[in-house]
Parts: sequence; C-alpha cells; structure tokens
Amino acid sequence: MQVVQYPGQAEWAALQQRPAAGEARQVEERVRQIFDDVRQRGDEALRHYAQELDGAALTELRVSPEEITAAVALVPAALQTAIRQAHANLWKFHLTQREEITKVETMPGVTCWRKSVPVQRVGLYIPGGTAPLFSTLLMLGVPARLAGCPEVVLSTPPQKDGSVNPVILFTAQLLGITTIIKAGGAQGVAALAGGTASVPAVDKIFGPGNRYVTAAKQLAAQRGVAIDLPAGPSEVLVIADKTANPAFVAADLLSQAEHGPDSQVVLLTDSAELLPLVTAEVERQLAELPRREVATLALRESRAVLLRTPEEMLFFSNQYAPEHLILAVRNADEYAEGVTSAGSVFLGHLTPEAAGDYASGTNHTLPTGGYARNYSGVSLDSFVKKITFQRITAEGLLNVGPVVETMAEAEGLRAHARAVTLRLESLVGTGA
Ligand SMILES: NC(=O)c1ccc[n+]([C@@H]2O[C@H](COP(=O)([O-])OP(=O)(O)OC[C@H]3O[C@@H](n4cnc5c(N)ncnc54)[C@H](O)[C@@H]3O)[C@@H](O)[C@H]2O)c1
Ligand SMILES: N[C@H](CO)Cc1c[nH]c[nH+]1
Ligand SMILES: [Zn+2]
Repeated sequence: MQVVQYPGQAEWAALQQRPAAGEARQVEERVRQIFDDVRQRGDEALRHYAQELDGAALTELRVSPEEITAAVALVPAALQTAIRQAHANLWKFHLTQREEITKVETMPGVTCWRKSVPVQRVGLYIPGGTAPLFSTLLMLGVPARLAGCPEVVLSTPPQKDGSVNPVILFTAQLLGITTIIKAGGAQGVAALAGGTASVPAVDKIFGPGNRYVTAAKQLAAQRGVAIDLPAGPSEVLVIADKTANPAFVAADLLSQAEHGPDSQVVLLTDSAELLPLVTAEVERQLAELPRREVATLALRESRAVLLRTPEEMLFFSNQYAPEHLILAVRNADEYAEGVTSAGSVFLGHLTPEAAGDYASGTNHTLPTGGYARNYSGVSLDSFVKKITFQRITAEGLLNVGPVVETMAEAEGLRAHARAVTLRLESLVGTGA
C-alpha cells in the first residue's frame, strides 16, 4: 500500500483519483466494437466472444432444464442452507421498501395517487470472470421477484467447459429464474440490450461487473435501454481510529482487494500508531490468500492515509464517495451522521463489509467510481416505475379548473385551457 502522511493540497487531489480511470477510453472503444458486432451477428457473435474471452466453445447459448437439475445436485447441503438464509434476510429487508398507496385529495374532488408497477422485462448480469458471484444473483433476483417483474433474463459468463457455475444455477432455481444465457462481459450486456435469436431483449439491465461490463451498460443506456447504476470494480474505504483492531481492518481491506486487480482500497486513520500495524497485517494476511495475486495487483494502487482529525477523515471520504465505507471507530454513530456520500456504511468494529456482501440483508450492488455522490445502490425501487394517477369529480373541476385555465392562458397554451373550459361548460345546468 502507498502510505501518505498528512497530505498537502496537491497530494490530496491525487489521492481522490481512482487510478484505473486513465484506461477508460480504450475499454470504451473495445466495448463499442463488441456491441456493434453483437447487433450485426447476434448469436454468432456471442459464440465468438465466448470462445475468445471466456475460452468456451458453445453451441447452445441457453442453459437447458437438464443442466439446471444436474447442477443443483452438486451444491453441498450446507451451502444451500446458507443461501436460503441469505435469501430470507434479503427478502425481509427489501420487503420494507414496499410502499403503501396513499391517495391524497389536493383540493376537494381532486384525488391523486402513485402506484409502483414492475419493469416488465429485466436483465440480470451476474459476474463470473474471476469468480462466479452467485451472491449477486440473490441481490438482484430478490428485489426483481418482490417487485413482480414478469420476465427475468439472467446472463453470465460461461465456464471453460461451456457450463454455468452450479451454485449460480441453484440460486436461479431458488428464485424461479429459468431464462439463463451463457454470455459474459460487454457481449452479454449487448445481447440483453438488443436481443438476439437466443436472447430476449429487456427494458432494463441490472448488475455489477468489471470495467467492460460497466462501460457496456453505459453504452446500453445511451442507446435507450435503462440501467440500474454504474456498479464497477469493488471499493472499500475504512476510517479507523486508535481503537480499531489492525487485523480486522486489514481483512476488510483485503476482502475488496481480492475481487479484482482494479479494486480500490483506501485506509484513513488519525492514529500514527495504528497505521503501520495495519499495513503489516495486510502483508501478513495477504500471504495466506488463495487469490493473493489479484489482491497484490489491487494493493499496488491502494492508499493508507494519515490525517489529523475525524472531520478531515469524513471530509476526504465524502469527497471520494466510496462504494463501501467502514467506520472502525469508537463512536461510529456520530461519524455516520456526517456521511453524505457512500454506497453502504458499516458501523463499528464488529460489522465487516463482507456481511453486507452476502447475508445481512442490504443490497451489495452499489455505485462505484465516485458515483455514490449521485446514485443509490440497487433496491426494490430499481425494479419498479412509479406511475401517478388522478381522478377529478365535478366538484374538483370547479375547484382546480380556473387555476389551470389561468396558468395555461399565461403560457399561451390555449388548447390546454380549452380542455378545462369545455368540461366546465358541460357542467352548467347540471347542478354541479
Ligand atoms: N459494484 C458492485 O456492486 C459490485 C458487486 C459485485 C462485484 N463487483 C465487481 O464486479 C467485477 C467482476 O469482474 P469479473 O472480471 O470477475 O467478471 P465479469 O463477469 O464482470 O467480467 C468477465 C467478462 O469480462 C469480459 N472481458 C474480460 N477481459 C476482457 C477484454 N480484454 N476485452 C473484452 N472483454 C473482456 C469477458 O467477456 C468476461 O466474460 C469485479 O471487479 C468486482 O469487484 C462489483
Ligand atoms: N463486494 C462486492 C461488491 O462490491 C460484492 C460481493 C460479492 N461476493 C462477495 N462480494
Ligand atoms: Zn465483496
């Protein structure tokens, strides 16, 4: 980790940058080319990229019911139980996000209300390049089911033997998802956006992924398909004071570093004593990780920054807007009050970010790359459209009609005014 003590203004600005940002242009170019290829050649292009990028020779692009049945039998009972528990916790938390319909009379006889209606066709992208993230399927499938989306299409990279990871298939079965496409990266997103012979087109694409996936979703958005949010390479920022446990903090930093070489990991502390203890722990724990090569690459770009005060640490964090913020401090509640930009916040020494990744109930599909400044993570809301409704009675028209007439005339929109006037005239003599 790069250690920086009491950074000056210029250093501060540099520390706020995500190091991988410079390569964005090349990634965009590549994604655009893949997108256009999928649009032109459809399934043939998907087979081509499965071979080139995932090393899989595919004939069928869709997972068959037999493949699902066979895969489910391979998932150990203990893992099935853990996934069911995580599913229950996610269901419980996301259920609280359902809104009651509230009808409001804004004037006597003028009633307005809003109803959530599910997005009809949703595409769930499940990462599978470096690790098959079946937990992400729970994060997207639970709110999709709770929202009542009628058509759910799942796309994920094939493994080298052409199969889909059995735990992903088990989780899909638990969620009742049967349309499963073997297509990863930009090609998977392009297929969901535009459809191919094997892949149904969707209205909105959900899910995290690497830089190719994130760039592809942004391209899909430019081409008229909605997306959830930019959820790219994982990030964690830990604010730790002198009460923090160095081993806990190191494990938290490594838990995001092991996701991928472009993960972003930042430690902020106001304790000069804690800082070297954490960096030493990171080195010690890193040596024990199966994915230490990936984590080592991520750590090259990571920073441990010594700052002066809690206020300074919070200011840095809010400017950086991390995907995950861990408050490993004595008074986490006080710090939490000052958080203005973060995807998800973890309070206190016993709340590891890994709990939110898997099972506590919150959603782990969260904004990265600074987008936590203006985006929320995935929730039930992401899967619904809020449609407004209104009904006006004769009494209501007498009340609101003149207001509309006056305003429409003032905007020079005579037809708007007439739509009201004609109706008001129709009431004359009716006793209304
Ligand atoms: N922000 C969030 O909410 C969140 C949640 C979970 C995971 N993540 C992140 O998702 C990412 C998953 O990445 P991953 O790589 O493991 O899986 P992935 O499924 O996102 O990407 C794999 C695909 O990338 C494509 N690809 C790889 N190299 C390419 C190249 N050179 N050119 C074109 N396409 C290429 C391939 O098609 C491959 O199938 C990680 O960075 C992880 O941190 C983020
Ligand atoms: N930390 C990831 C989000 O950035 C989510 C995840 C999935 N599996 C483990 N972690
Ligand atoms: Zn994680």
